[in-house]
Amino acid sequence: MRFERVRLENFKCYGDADLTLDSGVTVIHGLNGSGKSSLLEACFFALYGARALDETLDEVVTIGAEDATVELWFSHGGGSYHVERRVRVTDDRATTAKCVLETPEATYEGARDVRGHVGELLRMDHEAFVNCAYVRQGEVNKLINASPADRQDMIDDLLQLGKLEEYRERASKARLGVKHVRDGKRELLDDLAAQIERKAAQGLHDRLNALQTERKDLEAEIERFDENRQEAVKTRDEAAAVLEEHEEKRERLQSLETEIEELTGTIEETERERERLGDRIGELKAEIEEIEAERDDLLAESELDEPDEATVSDTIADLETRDEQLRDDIEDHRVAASEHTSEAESLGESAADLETRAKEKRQEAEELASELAATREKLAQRREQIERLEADIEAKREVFEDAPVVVGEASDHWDELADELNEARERQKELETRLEAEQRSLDEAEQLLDAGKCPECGQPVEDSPHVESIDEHRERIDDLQDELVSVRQRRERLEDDVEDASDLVDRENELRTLRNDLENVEQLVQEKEDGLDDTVEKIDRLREEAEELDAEAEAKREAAEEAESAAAERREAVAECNEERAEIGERLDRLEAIEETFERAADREDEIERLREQRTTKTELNDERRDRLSDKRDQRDELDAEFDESAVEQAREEKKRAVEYIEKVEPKLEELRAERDDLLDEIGGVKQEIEELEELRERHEDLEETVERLESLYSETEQLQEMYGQLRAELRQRNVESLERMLNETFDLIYGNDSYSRIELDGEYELTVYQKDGQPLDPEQLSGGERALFNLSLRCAIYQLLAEGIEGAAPMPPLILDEPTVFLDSGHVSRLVDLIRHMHDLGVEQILVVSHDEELFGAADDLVMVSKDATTNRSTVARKDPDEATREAVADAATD
Ligand SMILES: Nc1ncnc2c1ncn2[C@@H]1O[C@H](COP(=O)(O)OP(=O)(O)OP(=O)(O)O)[C@@H](O)[C@H]1O
Ligand SMILES: [Zn+2]
Repeated sequence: MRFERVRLENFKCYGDADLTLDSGVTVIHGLNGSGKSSLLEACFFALYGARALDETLDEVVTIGAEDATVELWFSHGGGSYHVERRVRVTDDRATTAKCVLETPEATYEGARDVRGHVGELLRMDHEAFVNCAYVRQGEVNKLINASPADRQDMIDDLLQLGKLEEYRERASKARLGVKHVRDGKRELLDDLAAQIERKAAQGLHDRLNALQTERKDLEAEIERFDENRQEAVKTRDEAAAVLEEHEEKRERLQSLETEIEELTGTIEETERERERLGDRIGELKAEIEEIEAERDDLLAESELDEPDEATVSDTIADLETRDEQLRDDIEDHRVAASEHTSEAESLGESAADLETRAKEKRQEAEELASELAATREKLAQRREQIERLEADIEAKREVFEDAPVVVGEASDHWDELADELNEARERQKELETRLEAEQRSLDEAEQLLDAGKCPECGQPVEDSPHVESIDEHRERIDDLQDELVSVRQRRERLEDDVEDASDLVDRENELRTLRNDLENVEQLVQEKEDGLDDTVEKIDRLREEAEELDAEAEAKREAAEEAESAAAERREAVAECNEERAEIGERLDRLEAIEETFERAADREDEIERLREQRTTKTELNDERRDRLSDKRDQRDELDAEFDESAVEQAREEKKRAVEYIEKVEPKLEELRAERDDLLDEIGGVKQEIEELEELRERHEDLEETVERLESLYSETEQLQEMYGQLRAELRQRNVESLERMLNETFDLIYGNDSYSRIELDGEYELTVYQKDGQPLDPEQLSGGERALFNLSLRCAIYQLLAEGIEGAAPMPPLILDEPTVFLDSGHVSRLVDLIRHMHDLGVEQILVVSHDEELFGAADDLVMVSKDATTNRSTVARKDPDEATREAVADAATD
């Protein structure tokens, strides 16, 4: 078996790691805590699960992660295998989320199935695996430190010797079981023998013989009595038959007498009936004569050519057809009459309707005519109003004839004048102000001049160059006064004009109102006049329509009268028909009466016929009865002659005797038969007992055979038990010898005969080391390093033995050593290297060694470096060339 690849995800200190492994020696190297052991544990975990690690499931999951996965690919016996386990932590609880083992034959799922199958495949459970193949860190000395008994168990288990002990125990149990069954059967056998003896002592066959003889005698006696009885029965029955025959004859005679009497009576009765029938026929003939007389009377009343039945019924049929015809005619006339009547009614109604409508039209025309008159009057009034308004307007217009403006411009005219007036007023005010100022300046100038100063600059006047300014002032004042006068005049004129213009504006407004009014009235008049023609036309039309409607009504009335007279005609026709029907009815009644007389006569003829037949039948019947009567009388006479009283008397005697004998013999027979039944019961009982005895003997024989078989089985199981014991002792002895030899070879190889001569291993796996001087030494007394090497030797020897001891496919797992050098100095480390190479040479396919010691590089075919990132705390694996690593290590050592 070989691990080929391991892949980890969140397993302990690993984030993601994937490592392929080859055959040969692989050294896994790294610093303390880098994750070396964890890598091996992962492989172990993959195979056996967390239980094998002495850890709980959650401890394998990287702290802080939710799930961990381990996958291991391995080859075994030529096949490829893959196992995958996934652990999930939820709510602080870890569970196995997936556990699958794929083998070339099948896929197993679930932790239990996978563990079981791996155990079967490797032929070892996880304990055996650590005892043999996997030397865990710190467990180097496990085997030596164990007590001999524990060691014996471990090694026996590994070599499967434990199984033999198990089989021996099973054989012992089976032997005890067989013994228990055998003893039980023996007891049963003794019991049966005793029963057989008791039964045999009873002389059953002699008893049976005696009983059979007794039975035969009894049977003979029963037979004799039975024959006698049968004879008596026969005699009795014969006599009884004679008596019975006699009795029958007597009864027959009696019944013949009765029959003769009855027949005679019946014949007489039938004769009387025949007479009654004859009477009835006479009565019926008389009735027929009466009916024919009645018919002759009726025929005389009816005017028929031929008075026979066929003519009568033909005539009836004709009359009925006619009647039918009349009924249909009446119906037709009635329908027509009622149709005419309703037509007349509806015509009358529509005439009335038309008259009403004519009246309504006429009335409407009258109303419209009076309305028209009123409207004409109103129009005349309006025209007068128009004339008045036109006169008013003319009057107002005349005002404008002398006015400076035409109608429609008064308002604008007033605005212009008002503006001019304002202007004039302002100009006047301005002139007045300027005049006042000029006057004041003149006054000042005059005062200055008076004071001898220049009126302009106030300087003293020498020559008066400025005096002329006074004149200028005066001139200006004059001008201003002139202008002021003309302005005042203009203003006054304008004030008058404005007043006139205002009047004109008022007139103009009045004129506009009047014109509006005029327009309205004219429009009204126009409208009214327009309507007038329409109204006149309408009145004419209404009157015409009324006349038309009246004419139409007249026509309807005439039509109604016609319909009424048609209806009357139809009603008359109905009356005629009814009359004829009444007549026909009378005739029919008569004819039917005649017809009935034919029927009645025929009925009576029929009855006469029937009665005559009855009479004939009765005559025949009586003839036949008379024949029978004479037969019976003959029979009676014959029977009378046959009677023999003496024979009857003898039969009575014989019967009496036979009956008496039978009465006596039957109880006797009964008694004998009961006796015989008892005897048969007794015989049956004895036979039963004999059968039981036979059966007991058979059972006894069978049981004897069973007991014999059990005896031999018992001795077989005893032998088996012994054989397993011996086998185990022998095998162990052989194993111990081989183991001792291999241990010595291995130990020799790595310890090289320095101070110890050999190791002894006894049957109980007790180990003793002998020194060169022959002194024995307990292995525990060895030094730490020696002990480690000694133990590794023992492990290797066991591994070797196991490998040799198992035939066929080598299930041997890789030899795994975790830190085997802990207790070793460098000299011993090189011995360890030798041991590893030795194991490899012996054919161990794959050896995995975990070590932080670089000295082991020399033994490696492959080197795997494990390191841990200081910041992420995650481990990684990497392969490295072992030779290069060795050179580096040597170089490092040189620099130190
Ligand atoms: N569940 C876990 N999550 C994270 N880290 C873990 C977990 N379990 C263990 N570790 C860490 O894994 C590291 C590796 O331990 P391991 O025993 O594999 O180291 P080693 O290389 O064999 O060391 P040494 O040489 O001391 O034997 C340890 O530092 C440990 O703290
Ligand atoms: Zn370790």
